[in-house]
Amino acid sequence: MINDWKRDGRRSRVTEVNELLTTAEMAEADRLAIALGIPGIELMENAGRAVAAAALPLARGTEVLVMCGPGNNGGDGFVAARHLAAAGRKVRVMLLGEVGRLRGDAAVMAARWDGDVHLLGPDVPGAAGVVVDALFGAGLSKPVDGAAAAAIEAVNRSGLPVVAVDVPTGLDGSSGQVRGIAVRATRTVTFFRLKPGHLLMPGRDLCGEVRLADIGIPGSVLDDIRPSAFANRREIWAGRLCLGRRDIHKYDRGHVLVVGGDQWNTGAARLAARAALRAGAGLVTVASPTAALPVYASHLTSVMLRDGEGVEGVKAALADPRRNAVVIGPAAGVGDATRDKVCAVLAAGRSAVLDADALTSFEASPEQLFGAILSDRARPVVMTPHEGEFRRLFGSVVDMDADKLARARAAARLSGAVVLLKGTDTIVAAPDGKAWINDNAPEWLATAGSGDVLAGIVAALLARGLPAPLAAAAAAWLHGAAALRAGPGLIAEDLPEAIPSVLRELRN
Ligand SMILES: NC(=O)C1=CN([C@@H]2O[C@H](COP(=O)(O)OP(=O)(O)OC[C@H]3O[C@@H](n4cnc5c(N)ncnc54)[C@H](O)[C@@H]3O)[C@@H](O)[C@H]2O)[C@@H](O)CC1
Ligand SMILES: Nc1ncnc2c1ncn2[C@@H]1O[C@H](COP(=O)(O)OP(=O)(O)O)[C@@H](O)[C@H]1O
Ligand SMILES: [K+]
Repeated sequence: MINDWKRDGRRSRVTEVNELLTTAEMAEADRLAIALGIPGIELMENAGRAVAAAALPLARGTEVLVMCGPGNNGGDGFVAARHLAAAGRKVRVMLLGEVGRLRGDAAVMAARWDGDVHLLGPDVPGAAGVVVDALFGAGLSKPVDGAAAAAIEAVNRSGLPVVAVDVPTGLDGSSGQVRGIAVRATRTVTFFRLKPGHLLMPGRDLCGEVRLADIGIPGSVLDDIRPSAFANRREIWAGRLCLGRRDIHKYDRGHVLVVGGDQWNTGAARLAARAALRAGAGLVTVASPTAALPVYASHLTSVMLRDGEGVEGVKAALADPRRNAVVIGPAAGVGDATRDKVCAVLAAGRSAVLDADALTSFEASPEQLFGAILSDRARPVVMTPHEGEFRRLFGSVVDMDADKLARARAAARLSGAVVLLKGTDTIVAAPDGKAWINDNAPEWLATAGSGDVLAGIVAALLARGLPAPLAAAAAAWLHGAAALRAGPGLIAEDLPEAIPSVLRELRN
């Protein structure tokens, strides 16, 4: 969890600091700060001090092992070692390589450390009770191997608490992927802004508790950097959730149409419909195949029902222009019929949420779907694939070996839709390259039907007029927050019912 949002001094306001910087962007932030007259050595001093502060409470009465690497991450380690020793802790510094080979600020900080420096070797972790991992940070340029890999393995095996500097060594900060082997940290102290790898899996798990330290880089450097990835925080979209006036009509809150499955597959559409209503759509209608009408009718109350037999039935349901957002896909069935209905929905120009079978039905013809979406770029479309559906639709056109953030972005760019790629680290990617990473979803969301609920929430927010990327981001967050409210043991039916208490808290 991220628990430490800091005041951004130069802008003298509390920012949400939800921008995420790649390692290259972070290096640029560093360069711009130095160009503004802030000495690099001061940034490093602040960084190392913050690391020491995070390690101190873990280091009561035990020796601290500080493992330093050959770059500036190691420089931060030397600073932390000095502050920990000054605070009375017994500190052992081990360096990967020779002191004489250190350069720049790291060399300066090593010179300010007046204790011994041991060669990083097989005696890790020795007598240590706590480890500070300052081997590699943003400069990791190849998989970790050799003495560093052996040290990481020994530290991980020891089960000792570890404070990682910037990122756990071996974790790629931009992608969240492990390169070779990675430290499993108890706590990670990073600087200025988080990186995608702090939120993406498996990075998020390897970081433990993430602390963000203000080391004096002014927020204004972001004006030049223009980050395109963000942590999905309520500040981004919460202001858009209320209409801001009292004299509203239910139609002002939008009307969601859910295209329902056949009589043996009604649950998914009902979950999406109920979630849409709970998430604040003014009206929700299920369009049902004729034979399934009695099944739906026996289960729906505030959700309305109408005939939606075949593609003509769906078109007829779309004739009312007030039905301004459509969910299609949950238990819709895979095949030509669903494909035709999706095309009809897109042709009608309504905001659309394409989920599940609506995506899989285009497995053999993804270009047909992308063409239909791209034919009207003004019409908001959100796709909500899980990894399997993503592979089916995008497997032939997106590099599936790329990390999740890169894959979601590529899919959004290619398809023209906002792509919400589900999972523990759900990503919302917009066609223009902007992306949001969600990190509030508990593992008990992995239950049948929870994705249908998510599709309904997205549709409600589209119907209410949120721009598609914000509707998707807000929905992912509300979905996670509702699951947290409901707690372990959650079944999909619980999710819509937990939404009101989440909305109440947001309103307050
Ligand atoms: N960017 C900033 O604003 C700040 C950065 N700071 C620190 O600086 C770090 C980045 O420093 P650097 O760019 O020097 O990078 P690192 O210290 O992460 O590593 C760079 C060095 O490691 C070598 N290296 C990389 N991968 C290797 C591998 N797998 N095996 C063996 N050697 C490898 C490189 O050749 C280079 O010598 C950050 O992670 C952070 O800890 C802080 O001092 C504060 C300010
Ligand atoms: N381990 C997990 N941690 C957090 N969220 C998860 C996890 N597994 C699945 N989810 C979430 O649960 C939902 C499952 O959706 P989906 O796979 O479409 O299920 P279904 O088709 O049964 O509705 C998605 O929102 C996904 O992000
Ligand atoms: K590190």
